[in-house]
Amino acid sequence: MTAAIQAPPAGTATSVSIQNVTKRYQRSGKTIQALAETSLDFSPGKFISLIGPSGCGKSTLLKIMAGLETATSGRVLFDGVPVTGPRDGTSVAFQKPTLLPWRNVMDNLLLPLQLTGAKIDSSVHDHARQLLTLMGLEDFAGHFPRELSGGMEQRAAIARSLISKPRLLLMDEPFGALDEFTREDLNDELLSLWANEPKTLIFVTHSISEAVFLSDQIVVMKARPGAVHDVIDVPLARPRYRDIRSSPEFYDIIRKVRLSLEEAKSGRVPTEIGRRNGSA
Ligand SMILES: Nc1ncnc2c1ncn2[C@@H]1O[C@H](COP(=O)(O)OP(=O)(O)OP(=O)(O)O)[C@@H](O)[C@H]1O
Repeated sequence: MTAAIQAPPAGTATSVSIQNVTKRYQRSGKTIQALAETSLDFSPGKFISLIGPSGCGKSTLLKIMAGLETATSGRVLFDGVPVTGPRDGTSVAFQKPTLLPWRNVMDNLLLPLQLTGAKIDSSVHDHARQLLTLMGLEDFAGHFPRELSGGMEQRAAIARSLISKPRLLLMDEPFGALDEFTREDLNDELLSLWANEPKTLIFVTHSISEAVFLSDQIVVMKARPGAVHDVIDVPLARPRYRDIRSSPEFYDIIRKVRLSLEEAKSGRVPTEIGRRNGSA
């Protein structure tokens, strides 16, 4: 699969406002400042990547947005409403696919709806089949997780995260464990899925090229304590096709992000190249 589709209509996607959020963990009598005061605004329908060194608080920020962790101070608003726990309309996908081994692919897909007691009618089955087709899994609905490759399992898990038609999708290194080729395939497929239904997507990655290929904006974070170092725009046109990865514009942005990450590591302030703008 090579084609990526236009950005989705922003109409029904979620806006995200992170306001002065901090997070401290206590472990063995010690305090770990995972996040210093962090403020970010993401417009509905954007594709945002979070990138930064290990321990800079990317997962922590994602979990706070997902309502799976509480902030020590500050707050997160979705469409102006404070997040106080997991919310309808928000889905999360992690690095490990976590499919249930005793359920086939279709039944794994339907699980989130079954857990909420939603009615599973023929339109839901149609949607599930459409997601499987978009992920190249149309022939595997009846297969069990043990019969799938790692990439196929991750595709199924991503399809599952979309079954409830989320308006906000939070993804924590979903392709981190996959080989480069599978990862590029899944990057294309993820862009197609993102474009298919309006949604805001916040994506944690360690890969600069993945972040540049996918995103409208890249949040560069720094560690000890975790904080936003810079927000970099990715003004590459959409739809994005694979050959964009070898264009001079692509390399320019890769360079910007790399420089910004080096600055973040060394504690320098963002330069003109890594321009700060603080909002998406
Ligand atoms: N439940 C927890 N209890 C105590 N400390 C934690 C907990 N979760 C995270 N931390 C600490 O908070 C800091 C930020 O961790 P977090 O996992 O958010 O970083 P990250 O940027 O996602 O890292 P990585 O890129 O390695 O996944 C780290 O120092 C980590 O050890």
